[in-house]
Amino acid sequence: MAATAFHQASLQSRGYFCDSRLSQENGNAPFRLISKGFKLDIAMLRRGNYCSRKRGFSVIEASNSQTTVFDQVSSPSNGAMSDTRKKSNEAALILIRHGESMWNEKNLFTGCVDVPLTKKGVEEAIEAGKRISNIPVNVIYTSALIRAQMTAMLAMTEHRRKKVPIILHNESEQAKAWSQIFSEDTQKQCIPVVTAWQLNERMYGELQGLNKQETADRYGKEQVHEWRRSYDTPPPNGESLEMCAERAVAYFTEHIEPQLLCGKNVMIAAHGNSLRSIIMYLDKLTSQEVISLELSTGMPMLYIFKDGRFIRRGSPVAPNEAGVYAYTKRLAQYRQKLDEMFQS
Ligand SMILES: O=C(O)[C@H](O)COP(=O)(O)O
Repeated sequence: MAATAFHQASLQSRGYFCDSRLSQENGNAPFRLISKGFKLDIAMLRRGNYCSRKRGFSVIEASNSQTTVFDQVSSPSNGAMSDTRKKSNEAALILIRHGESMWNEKNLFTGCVDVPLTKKGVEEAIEAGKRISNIPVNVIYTSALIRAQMTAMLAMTEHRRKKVPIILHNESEQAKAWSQIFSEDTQKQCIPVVTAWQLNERMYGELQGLNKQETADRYGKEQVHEWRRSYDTPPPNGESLEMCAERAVAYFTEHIEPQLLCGKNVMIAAHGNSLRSIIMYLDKLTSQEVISLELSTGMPMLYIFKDGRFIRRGSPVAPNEAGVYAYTKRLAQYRQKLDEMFQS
């Protein structure tokens, strides 16, 4: 009990409970935290991050082709907006867990099985898009799985800037060549979408396709809870959260953080456990705290990256929620620009 109170206080001090206010208003919590006891530190990840961040810079400098694509595709056509970006070392980071999938609906362990969204999942993705429709997005990262990709694309149909998300196909030279865009103006109205298997859901091993309730009845609630939420116990022949973090957080630090450092606003559409591992890294959660971190489907979560730090802003309730824009001048300016451009 004492440990529970301690973790709740520590989580509260990090701003988690602003989300439970949102959950009351929306009947759906973006983050649900129930404290439990567990042990591990993420110093290794932080050390990894430090090296990766340095590597990330050189990736950006050396890998000219990728940077060029981003720059070409994401340069805002409006000069005033790009001026704002140049002056600021701040960037927005939006995380979205995919909307409800057809196996979420059936309560089946899904993991890396590539299952599409339900109608409710489609609606959740569209609702998520409305909530972030005034927040700048320059680059989108999704997993390689269709439920995350559908979520990203559907969310972007609601964005007021009306740029077109375009999936980059870098799997072969031919795929790259065959998906080239030959108009600079058109490129400027596009947002690159990078798909990465490293952001996939944790591989659930021999639980994939099994019903969660039936599995708990068979192996016991506690065993199944340990497989689902412990940091370092893998499900049979599957990945633990720790193993999932090794690839998801490494991808984040090597590929996504350098974009944020360059002032690019990033949206990531991924999965319950790949995002839990990334949030563990962003919020410096301990292995005990992450056990209690639950993410709702289709709920966007906003972070501001500033001076090398991630500041958690919770989940935007609606496009016009004052709190989100009150926090940074840059977000307010972007929204004002959209108001001027589209007069709506
Ligand atoms: O892969 C799955 O089954 C879920 O989307 C995430 O499952 P979990 O909440 O059991 O980890």
